[in-house]
Amino acid sequence: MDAMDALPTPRTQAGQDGLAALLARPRTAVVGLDFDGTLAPIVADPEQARAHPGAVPALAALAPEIASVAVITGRPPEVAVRYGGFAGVPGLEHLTVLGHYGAERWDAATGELTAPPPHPGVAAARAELPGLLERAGAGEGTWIEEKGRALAVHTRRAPDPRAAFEALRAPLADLATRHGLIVEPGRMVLELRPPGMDKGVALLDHARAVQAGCVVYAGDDLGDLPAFAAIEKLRTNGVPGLLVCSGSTEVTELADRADLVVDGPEGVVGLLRALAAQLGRGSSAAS
Ligand SMILES: O=P(O)(O)OC[C@H]1O[C@H](O[C@H]2O[C@H](CO)[C@@H](O)[C@H](O)[C@H]2O)[C@H](O)[C@@H](O)[C@@H]1O
Repeated sequence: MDAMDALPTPRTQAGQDGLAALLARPRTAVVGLDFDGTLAPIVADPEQARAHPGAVPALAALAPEIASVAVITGRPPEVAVRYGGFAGVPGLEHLTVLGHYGAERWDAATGELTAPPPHPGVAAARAELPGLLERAGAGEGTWIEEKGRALAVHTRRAPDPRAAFEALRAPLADLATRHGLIVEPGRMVLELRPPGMDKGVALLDHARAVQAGCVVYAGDDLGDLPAFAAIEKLRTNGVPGLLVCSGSTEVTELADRADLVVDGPEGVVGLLRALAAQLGRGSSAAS
């Protein structure tokens, strides 16, 4: 989307209905957004990921016009808040960050973090993981991200990222099963995490809590598919929704299912700016 930020037309009728509902009744709308690949461009080093420079201004312009903005991410919430620059921003006083796929929650209004006790399987997997990677022949560039409640094995910096990813799938699945965990596959990452929560559950719970009249969700990766399914479920219950794919060449599953495909984080920011402009705050949504 360019600087004009015209509001695009979703390619499906259901998506058009979802967008129309948001524009007609913005105060009932929830906008859910993934972080990496959606609000933040993908970079080789996960510690260097930061929100697109236009993301916070666009969100700050949009948030006061709608019921709620929720960032729903695989990241620990405090990391998403830090890398996103979401704390203490006028306009984002009621932002919610649902981190670890919804297992943890951070509310901008209070600054409070809510987190259940850690799953014991993560500590057990942590102890075994370096040895397992060595035995699996994971070489230079394969890297463990310590996430506290989870462990992520990244292959983006391996000489052949896709081959390294595929080679680790089976051994990591075995490790996860032995310790009561699941493997969450993503963009050149395999994450070992506790079961029982996903972005769909997180989005549905949040939509219910704020009594949403319509729901928009934008994501880019496989972990966002449950959130897409949640919106499809809400639609069958009469709650309009809009599925947005932050498009990339790495993952195509979301584009196939989305009502609207935009060009990565730049396109997502353009969409947020266009929504804010339509709802009357466009002049403050600097690029
Ligand atoms: O749910 P998300 O907000 O999309 O988080 C999913 C994972 O994102 C991060 O990894 C991804 O982004 C990195 C930085 O751009 C990139 O290097 C990596 O290849 C991607 O998979 C993050 O590091 C993980 O912890 C998140 O679970």
